[in-house]
Amino acid sequence: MTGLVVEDLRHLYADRAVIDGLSFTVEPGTAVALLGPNGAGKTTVLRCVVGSAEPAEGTITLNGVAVDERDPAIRREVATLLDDLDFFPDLSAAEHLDLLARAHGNGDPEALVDELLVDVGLAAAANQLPGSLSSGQRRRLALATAFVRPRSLLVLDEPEQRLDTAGVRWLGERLIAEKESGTAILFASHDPELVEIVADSTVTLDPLP
Ligand SMILES: Nc1ncnc2c1ncn2[C@@H]1O[C@H](COP(=O)(O)OP(=O)(O)OP(=O)(O)O)[C@@H](O)[C@H]1O
Repeated sequence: MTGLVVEDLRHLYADRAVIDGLSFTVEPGTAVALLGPNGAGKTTVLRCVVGSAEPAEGTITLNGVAVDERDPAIRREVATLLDDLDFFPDLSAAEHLDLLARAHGNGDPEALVDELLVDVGLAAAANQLPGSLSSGQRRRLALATAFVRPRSLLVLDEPEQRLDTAGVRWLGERLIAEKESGTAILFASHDPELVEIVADSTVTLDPLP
């Protein structure tokens, strides 16, 4: 089976179940939005999917292979943005993206970074250090770091955070383009408009008692 397959996921914090019996799939070229109120378990599911949290039960596979963040083959397939990023204080926006593009073996890092900076609306701020960017600009840079990686699965936690209206519109267009290039997308969101534009289906979580 291609894409992401989550089957019978159960996750506990201490001995309290926050996710129980959750199953869904994200096929290549489609997007699934995780919905639900604060504390429903969306971030927990995303952490299990990227392999940074260990489920108590269930299986998670990407293109038929069990996900494990320590597995370089899986890490090459998954681009993720779950938390705010810590940036190097003395590397500019462009230098951050350049570093990542080279680390991931991109054949033409300069062209990729130039294109991405324009795409995320940071061309004019390309040479600014992270500390001098606005919080929305830092968020755009963080999103750009996910788009500089090779990926067949994109996992994003509330990617709309701190973006202005134009930024959310850009994000929607960008995610649609990602789907068109065959990427599977799993994202948690509290923005109904973004969900409406991008998601092919939704999975709604309810907090467990
Ligand atoms: N490290 C942790 N230790 C103990 N409990 C945790 C931990 N992380 C999350 N929880 C609990 O697990 C539940 C699910 O949290 P989670 O962050 O997955 O929810 P969420 O749906 O992403 O919420 P939000 O919309 O606020 O981001 C909550 O009750 C939360 O308090």
